[in-house]
Amino acid sequence: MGKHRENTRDFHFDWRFFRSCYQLGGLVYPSWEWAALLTVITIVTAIGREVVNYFSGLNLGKFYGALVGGDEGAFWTVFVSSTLWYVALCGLIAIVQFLAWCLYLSFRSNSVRKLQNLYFQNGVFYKMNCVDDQGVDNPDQRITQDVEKACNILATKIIPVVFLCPFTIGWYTYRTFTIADWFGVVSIYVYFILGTVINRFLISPLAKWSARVEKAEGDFRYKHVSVRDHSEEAAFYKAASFEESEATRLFWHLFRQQRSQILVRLPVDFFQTFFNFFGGSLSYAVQVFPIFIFHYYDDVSPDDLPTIISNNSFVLIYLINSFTNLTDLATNIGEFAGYIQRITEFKEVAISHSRNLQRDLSSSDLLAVKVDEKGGKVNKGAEFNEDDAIVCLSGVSYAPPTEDEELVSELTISVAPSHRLLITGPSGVGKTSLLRCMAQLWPIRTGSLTLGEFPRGVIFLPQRPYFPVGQLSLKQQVVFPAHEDSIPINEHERIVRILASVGLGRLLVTAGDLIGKVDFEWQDQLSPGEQQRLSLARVLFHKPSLVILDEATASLSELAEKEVYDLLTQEKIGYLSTGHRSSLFQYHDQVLQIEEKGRVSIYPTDEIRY
Ligand SMILES: Nc1ncnc2c1ncn2[C@@H]1O[C@H](COP(=O)(O)OP(=O)(O)OP(=O)(O)O)[C@@H](O)[C@H]1O
Repeated sequence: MGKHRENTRDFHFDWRFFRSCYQLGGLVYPSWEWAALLTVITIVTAIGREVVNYFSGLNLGKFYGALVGGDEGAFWTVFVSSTLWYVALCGLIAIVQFLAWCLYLSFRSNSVRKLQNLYFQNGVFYKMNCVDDQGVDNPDQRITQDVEKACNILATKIIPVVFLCPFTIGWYTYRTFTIADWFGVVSIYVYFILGTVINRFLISPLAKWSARVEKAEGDFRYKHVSVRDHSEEAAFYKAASFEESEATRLFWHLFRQQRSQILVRLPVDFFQTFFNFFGGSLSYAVQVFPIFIFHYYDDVSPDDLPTIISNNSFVLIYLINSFTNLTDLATNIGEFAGYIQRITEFKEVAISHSRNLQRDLSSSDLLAVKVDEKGGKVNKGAEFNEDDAIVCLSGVSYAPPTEDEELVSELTISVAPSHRLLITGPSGVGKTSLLRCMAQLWPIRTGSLTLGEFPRGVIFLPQRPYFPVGQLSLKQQVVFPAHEDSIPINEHERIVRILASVGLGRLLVTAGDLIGKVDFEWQDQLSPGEQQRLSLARVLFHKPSLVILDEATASLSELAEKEVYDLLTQEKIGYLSTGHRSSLFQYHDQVLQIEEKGRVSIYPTDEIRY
């Protein structure tokens, strides 16, 4: 099963970036809480840092004055006071950085929690990974890495600079005005506007390339994760050379994307450095206005002039610096644009999937809806006319969600509890697909599909056994999908008995005990047959009213298969199975045989001659 549409888009530094910024705001500031509070504290502390910086900067002029005037006493006084100012300044710089990292943590936690909530809501993760990704490549990477990078840039680079700018630019503009009049102010502003326009064009391709690099990173990493998960299969196939060439192909793709990204960064880096260095010259060049044009300092003594020029150039360079801090953000903002557009695209697609799935689910909650000519309905807990039917399909047609051609059309069948149904037929005809419809993972096209009232619930055992990673305890794997903490200690004895009954008592030795974490992953450790038996242990633990087994005993011997069905009968767990083996007929009463082109036949097993 795989995604059936891939419509990956490129991102640019355009209006969508600003829309994404707005959406990111909703993610990082879900309400008035830590993130908002920390932002205010960071900005206030950063303003404090700038005030201290201003006063410590004025000490340079005092040094000039004391040195040029030969006043040793004044020199030492300035030395002590400037040292104290610098201690305060360094303290504040460290505190601002610390606060910015705290802000990063709260942004990341807000965004990850929200995105994960969307991802795991209403089966969005299934829809995105298995049915239609709507262009969302590597959703896992978007939650784990893209969010990390975007929050890092936002909290540690953008916020401490951007929010501070109005204050520093306002104050130093005023000070520049007092020194060099409007001419000085206008020259610096023109310089900044020119820089912004040039940057606007230079950073535009960065958004596109950083998003492409992220996608290539995700594909490359996924290759290695998949080799890690399927090492044994690859080793049996002696596929090392194939895997190496595939991993290398993906790496070269990533390499080419990164090479383009660094090429795009080259002019940005050149321009930024030039803008910074030239700002230094400009801070002296602007003093042409007070000194040569307006002759403000003609009456000032030559001893005082160096102090004035030094103080002036400090003020001017600071105004220029406030602007260059903004233009310095260009590379960061270019990359940030790529990351946040990947994140918001994920969010939009997740919300749209979630809404559609929610709509399907709520319409399926209607009771006793029967045949619907146009759209199919899956009814849960409905009351049947058919006495005690556990599953009732009436005129059901279904197909993979992204395909037009129906697998089966107009299927009508009603299964009573006493009739244990076996769905059989050649590979690929749509047996598992019918279970997907019953589990509401796929919608049905027409008809009505009704699952009966199950006091102890229904469990679906998928074809491929699943054991969540995280080196979880044996108890957790048995009680999954419940959390082990919710299962009381007095259940431990029963779990041990169940493990023994499915022939897995030795796992207690492998794991060390029932509740401790292990130092391996269960999926790597167990044979396919053991995996199926451990999945069955889950069923025995939860004791549902009905278990739906999708080829769940295919890796077991016929004897072990018999033991499984005997245990289910003993525990009074109703079952419905899919499978190919003829040995399965004896444990079922009714057969639904699906053939090529969706032809179906329904017959009791006692018509079969073994
Ligand atoms: N997500 C999907 N999107 C599109 N087509 C799919 C998807 N999942 C399965 N299919 C297709 O639907 C058809 C039926 O698949 P299904 O898994 O139901 O087969 P099956 O009868 O259970 O086969 P087997 O006995 O091999 O398990 C196959 O042709 C398969 O390729």
